Amino acid sequence: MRAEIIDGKMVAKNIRIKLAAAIKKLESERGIKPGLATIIVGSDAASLSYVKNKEKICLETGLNSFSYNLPEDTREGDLIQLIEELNKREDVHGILLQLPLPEHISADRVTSVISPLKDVDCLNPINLGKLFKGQQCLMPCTPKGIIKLLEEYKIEISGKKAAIVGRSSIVGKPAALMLLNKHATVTICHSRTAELKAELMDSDIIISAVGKPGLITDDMVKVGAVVIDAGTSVLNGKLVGDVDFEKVSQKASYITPVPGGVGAMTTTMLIENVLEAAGYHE
Ligand SMILES: NC(=O)C1=CN([C@@H]2O[C@H](COP(=O)(O)OP(=O)(O)OC[C@H]3O[C@@H](n4cnc5c(N)ncnc54)[C@H](OP(=O)(O)O)[C@@H]3O)[C@@H](O)[C@H]2O)C=CC1
Ligand SMILES: Nc1nc(=O)c2c([nH]1)NC[C@@H]1CN(c3ccc(C(=O)N[C@@H](CCC(=O)O)C(=O)O)cc3)C=[N+]21
Repeated sequence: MRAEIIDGKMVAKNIRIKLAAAIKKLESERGIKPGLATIIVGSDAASLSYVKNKEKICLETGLNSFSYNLPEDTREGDLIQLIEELNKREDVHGILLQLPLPEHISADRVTSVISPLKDVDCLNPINLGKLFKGQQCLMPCTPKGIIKLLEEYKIEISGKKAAIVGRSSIVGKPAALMLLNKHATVTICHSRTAELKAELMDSDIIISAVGKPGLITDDMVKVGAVVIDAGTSVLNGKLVGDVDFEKVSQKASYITPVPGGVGAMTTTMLIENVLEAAGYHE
């Protein structure tokens, strides 16, 4: 079997055409120009790749973008103070704090400070609680993008067995919840999973969000499975995922490439969430 390649770049581009029109409308009818503030602390390679794409897309869709690149040794109190200032600013509708943070900063303490109304990546525990309960809230960008890709390619979720590799609060756990809410039977795997291969071999849908190139090989994937690669590592200056794309694409029914798959959707979902936070409804 040769997998169909899920073209995240194309799907995202089509969504952005609609978003750009909506942003124009919000500005002309209500005088609101949606603004996004992004904070990076330190120089995580995957975070920098996110920023590069995000800047391009803010410009393309007409969003105001404010970037804060703070040094690795930033004090937790100073980061909290910046977030509190952004919470108050009327020209900032969305706040994205990029993870991971340096070890001396508590992600739990800092993410709790982000106003739930501006929390465009669903990091605040109030929004995570709503997500847990299946209530309306700003959905985390990466899993939201993954679900949109599955829907766009008419891939059935209900009743399917899904395995998620990785249990972070921004990708693995919320992706598992969102698939569960769509009636998949979900397994969450992580670094202490005893038999990763056995779990994956049994799955119709595999989502990998680990950040280890080559982790998912073709012997771990059942023929006809749908393979979604959310991993983003930088290897010899190139962006790569977790999946051995060449080999796995000979067994899967659908597969996402890196770049051009999940990452391309994440940035576009971010814009969609900022628009929602700025008060736009379809
Ligand atoms: N494409 C996109 O838009 C996005 C991509 N990313 C990328 O996704 C990757 C993961 O990031 P993030 O979600 O923040 O997760 P984290 O980096 O916080 O955690 C990684 C997860 O992978 C698990 N893990 C580590 N090694 C193994 C292994 N050998 N087998 C199985 N599981 C393992 C860890 O398990 P344990 O919990 O036991 O430690 C942990 O749950 C990174 O490459 C990141 O850059 C992130 C966000 C968006
Ligand atoms: N709170 C938080 N939320 C995140 O979603 C988050 C984060 N922190 N920290 C860093 C990781 C990494 N990440 C990427 C998103 C898009 C691309 C992306 O757009 N990639 C393009 C290619 C870009 C290029 O070529 O450089 C693609 O895959 O096609 C990459 C990486 C989000 N992350």
